[in-house]
Amino acid sequence: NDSKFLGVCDRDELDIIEKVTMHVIRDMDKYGVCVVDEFLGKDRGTSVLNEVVGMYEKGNFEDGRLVSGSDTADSKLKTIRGDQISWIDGTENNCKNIGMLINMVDSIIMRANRQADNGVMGNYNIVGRTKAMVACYPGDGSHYVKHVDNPNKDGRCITAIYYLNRDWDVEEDGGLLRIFPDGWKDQVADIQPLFDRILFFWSDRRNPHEVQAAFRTRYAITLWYFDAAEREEACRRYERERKINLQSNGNGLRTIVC
Ligand SMILES: COc1ccc2cc(-c3cnc(C(=O)NCC(=O)O)c(O)c3)ccc2c1
Ligand SMILES: [Mn+2]
Repeated sequence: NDSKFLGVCDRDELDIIEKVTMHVIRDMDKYGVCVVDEFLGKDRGTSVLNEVVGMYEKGNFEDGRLVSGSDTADSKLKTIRGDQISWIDGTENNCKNIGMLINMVDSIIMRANRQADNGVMGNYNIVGRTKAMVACYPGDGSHYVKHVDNPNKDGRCITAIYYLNRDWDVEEDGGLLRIFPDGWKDQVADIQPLFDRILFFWSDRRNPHEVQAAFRTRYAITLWYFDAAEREEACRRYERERKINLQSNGNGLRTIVC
């Protein structure tokens, strides 16, 4: 699901990008977590929400899978994560506004990476990302147990999540994202999945997090940004393991020496 940046924003989008970039640089260096509310504004936010609901109602989503990709028995899978997902790159039909959102987040991350010359944000070299993962927790108590997005250096350095849930009331609807940032001692970051809110956090072991049970349909769009060096090493490691597996499967292939 690796994807490339698309580009092209208009005037008021640029104003949003400049404002949020400063916020991201400051908060990611200080906390490793950054929350921005009223990111796109009501109209643009609503147009993104309408496209996501449209996709979901067309049935384009599949059950979220475990990283191993194994077809775990449905019951076990549901006890670990209950989201339904769809991967898109923003150029599909009826995804124009999702594409605009992706462009803006790309611009923010690229600028923050360039402008934060010496901070933690500056130490990465962010040149790519995954496709956008549009996720829906159906609201039947679906949740996601405490986990780390990138525990084993797969290249992902920043998680960006855009929430789309109008009038969300955590007391009634649940669905709280709780992050347990290391270095925050016994404090946690409780993030409500509010409409037009965007969240950034380091994807690695610095930020274990969980999605608590949701009792109302809960939509989010997630992008993971790659650090070039870590991603390159992860792909090399994956290729080496694939060849070793091929050899150990004894399927008669020539021995390939890496
Ligand atoms: C092998 O294929 C796949 C495909 C999709 C995958 C999606 C996730 C994932 C990770 N984190 C969250 C999360 O933390 N959401 C926080 C929130 O919604 O507030 C989430 O919803 C989903 C993990 C592994 C995957 C593997
Ligand atoms: Mn996660």
